[in-house]
Amino acid sequence: MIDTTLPLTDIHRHLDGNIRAQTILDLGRQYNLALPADNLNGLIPHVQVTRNEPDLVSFLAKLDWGVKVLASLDACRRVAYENMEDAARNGLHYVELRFSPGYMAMTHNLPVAGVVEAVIAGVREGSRDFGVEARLIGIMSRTFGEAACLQELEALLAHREGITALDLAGDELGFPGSLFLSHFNRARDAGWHITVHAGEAAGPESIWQAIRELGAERIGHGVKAVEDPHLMTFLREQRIGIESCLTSNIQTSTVSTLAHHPLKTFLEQGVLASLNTDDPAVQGVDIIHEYTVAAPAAGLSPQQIRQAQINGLEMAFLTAQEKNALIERVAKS
Ligand SMILES: O=c1[nH]cnc2c1ncn2[C@@H]1O[C@H](CO)[C@@H](O)[C@H]1O
Ligand SMILES: [Zn+2]
Repeated sequence: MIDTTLPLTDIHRHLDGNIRAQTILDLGRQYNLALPADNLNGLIPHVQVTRNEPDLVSFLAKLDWGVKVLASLDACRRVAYENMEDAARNGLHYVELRFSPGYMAMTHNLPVAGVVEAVIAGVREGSRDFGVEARLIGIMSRTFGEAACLQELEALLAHREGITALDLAGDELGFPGSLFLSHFNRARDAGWHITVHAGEAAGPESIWQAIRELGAERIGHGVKAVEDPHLMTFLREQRIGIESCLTSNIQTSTVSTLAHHPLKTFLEQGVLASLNTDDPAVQGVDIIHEYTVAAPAAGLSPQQIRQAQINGLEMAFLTAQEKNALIERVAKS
């Protein structure tokens, strides 16, 4: 259950993995783009996971139509704005929205720094209109290699004050974190927080690498940590947060069933772990589903679900003052 007296957060949410199917249709019409279907029912199987995918890379292909319709900076701004509307509709008080500007820019050759600017503007406007607090995390899509990631990094650095943290996402097996040391050095020099997708497709060594070499303060997914007792102790003692995304892990075949998901073990062992969505529109889920359906199916007790909710705020890339302000605002509402 969601504790409505506490802030509800989603700190692992891809803005470009949460583009509404209806918006894909609208933008396809507006820019005269060929889509696999001209109606919602026909389009859904192409843009949403309808059955579990065999692996991460197959899952990620489902995000492609969403970015293929981003034919202008205005379209980028629209999807950013709609992400804030979706967050409000789900009762979220605070979101960290992450996005890969190079991936969004790719199909129509948009200026990458322009995409960053449009996303910042759309989120800011949506935050104001819908009353949801937000921070932005820049993603480097490792799938396209080091040079493309450098381009993304530079576009993000051009708007560094609008960005809170840097992440690395995409094909973890094909493009290990060790390729991106210099990128993360620059991100840390910019004063950004660091979170890295690790231990999703690859093993615990990828999590160690993200922490020790890239400077990760949080880990996206991190499911494979459970295979390494020394790492579990380290995560607990160093308060390194695990951003869990239950349904996503099933849909990518990272975990076989919710009953086998390690989130319960993380919480039992005192590891700081929270509940998040990942790519809500692509997955066909929302944060309410993750709390009320997926978490109980993963064996979490009501007390553990509440702990995960508390952890979400503790893990947030906010100052102690900002966290307290959020707690007070929610308590009063
Ligand atoms: O679950 C995930 N694991 C790894 N990478 C992901 C996941 N979901 C989305 N992306 C990646 O994030 C970028 C868009 O924000 C893209 O690179 C997409 O492939
Ligand atoms: Zn993710």
